[in-house]
Amino acid sequence: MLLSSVLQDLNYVKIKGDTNIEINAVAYDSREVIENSIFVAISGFSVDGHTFIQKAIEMGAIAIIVEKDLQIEGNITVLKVKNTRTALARISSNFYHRPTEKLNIVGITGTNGKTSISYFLKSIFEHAERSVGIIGTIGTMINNKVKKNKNTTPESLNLQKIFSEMIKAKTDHCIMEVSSHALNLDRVAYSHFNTAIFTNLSPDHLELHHDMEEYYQAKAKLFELAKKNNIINIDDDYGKRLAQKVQQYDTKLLTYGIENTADIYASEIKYSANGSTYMVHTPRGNIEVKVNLPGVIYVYNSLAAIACAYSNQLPLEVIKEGIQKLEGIKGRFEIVYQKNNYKIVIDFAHTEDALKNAILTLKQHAKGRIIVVFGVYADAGESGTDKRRAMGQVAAKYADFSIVTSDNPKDQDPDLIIQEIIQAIEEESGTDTYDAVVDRKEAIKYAIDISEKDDIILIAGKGHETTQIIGKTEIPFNEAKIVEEVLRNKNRLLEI
Ligand SMILES: CC(=O)N[C@H]1[C@@H](OP(=O)(O)OP(=O)(O)OC[C@H]2O[C@@H](n3ccc(=O)[nH]c3=O)[C@H](O)[C@@H]2O)O[C@H](CO)[C@@H](O)[C@@H]1O[C@H](C)C(=O)N[C@@H](C)C(=O)N[C@H](CCC(=O)O)C(=O)O
Repeated sequence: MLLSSVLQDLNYVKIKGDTNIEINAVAYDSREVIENSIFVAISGFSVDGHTFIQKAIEMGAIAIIVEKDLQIEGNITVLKVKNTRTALARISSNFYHRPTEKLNIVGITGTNGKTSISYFLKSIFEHAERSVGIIGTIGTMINNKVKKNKNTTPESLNLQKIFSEMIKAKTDHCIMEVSSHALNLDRVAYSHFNTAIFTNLSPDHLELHHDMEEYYQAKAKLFELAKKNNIINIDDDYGKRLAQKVQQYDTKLLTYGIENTADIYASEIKYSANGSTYMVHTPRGNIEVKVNLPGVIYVYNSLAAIACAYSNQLPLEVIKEGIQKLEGIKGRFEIVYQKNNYKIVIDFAHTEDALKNAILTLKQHAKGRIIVVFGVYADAGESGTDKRRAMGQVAAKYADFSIVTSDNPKDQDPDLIIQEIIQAIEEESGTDTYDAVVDRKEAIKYAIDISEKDDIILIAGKGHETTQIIGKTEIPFNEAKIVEEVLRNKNRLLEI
């Protein structure tokens, strides 16, 4: 492809050299540069990509994009731009022939619920015989095959490549989780979203956004990118605020909720341990819906999917059947063992709000204690003290017993994380409502050891994840398999 075509619509400050040259690849990592590449130098969080320019040239880069004033020798085309991450998004989209214009892309943002909405939507669209791809915490799913990604919302270059692979695989709809990091770092810039969905906002990732206001402003950016529909939960305070803002846009606004008057809303909700039924009201009529995941959260998440399918003109009957067809989601309220009232449940709940909801949902139908096994993950650059306290308080307030353990401690001290959680539990409910077991596998084992008839064990935080990150090492960690292994050695449970 000609460099001039790759640079189409790119705003640059300065240019040196020829643009009439053939380009084979784009890279933002010098280690991935091949012959005749463009190398985009990114001023990163830990290192400065501009320091790898020489390396990139040695590897075969013939064009360099920078955001700093640098002297680059040789027959190299150099463009200076204001922001190389934004430029990377423009260049990547051009390089892959603007794939998002050929896909129906739904972007989902908010603290909780993004993954389950993706699955509800996939089920509905597939029931309507559409071909669906997913990008999110599970990785990328094309034709039902999953590949892991480094980030929930990949860097623009990786993202545009995925979009182009979806087109090759004849995918019509791409449902993607859009993280606030991605929005702030322009990973989704120049992507053409037809629909944007907002779920809710509660404290998370405050290491990058500093406070809730910044976090909200990051999420709100997605709604400037949507071309057709904006779908917003107006039972959430930030959602209410966003809906007011979005009303002024040219796109169609569709609100959903249970408590407030919304365009799409649920009534007559009947909760059970295995799921809920409710009446969904839409401007095109009402229909009864059955959701095979328990608790109010999945009523909200299914409503978001219904609103999106509705705005994509799907008939209510198809929507109803699509929702009902989804039997479960890996790592979301996943019952990995059940005998009478005794249950072991794995859930991705890793924020204070999600943990509270998960415990309360289980409590509604519990006959015994709720034992929660959880930790707090270390986010990039986060000290995380507030989050640890909040998670400890929630567990102390709502669970009957907590086993505090490690999540993904990464480079942080697992003992210190646990100490901070424990301190909050002690302040809230005293010293006899928890135990601490640093090793997560041992913690799960311990929970099963101390559990009794009618108890429910909630293993929270990692959900579908299959690894645990300790230090720089990512070790295989499959909670469903661990539970199975522990149970195999415990005949006692057969009596429960
Ligand atoms: C803190 C953060 O957001 N970091 C992201 C950032 O990395 P960075 O800026 O720190 O990169 P860096 O290591 O400083 O390197 C700077 C540049 O030099 C380049 N480099 C580096 C070394 C070398 O030898 N040669 C070279 O060219 C790097 O490729 C990069 O372009 O840019 C990278 C490329 O886009 C991201 O992969 C990386 O995400 C890291 C892995 C991360 O953990 N991000 C988290 C915080 C994140 O984004 N999370 C969200 C939300 C998660 C959720 O809620 O589910 C997500 O969407 O995943």
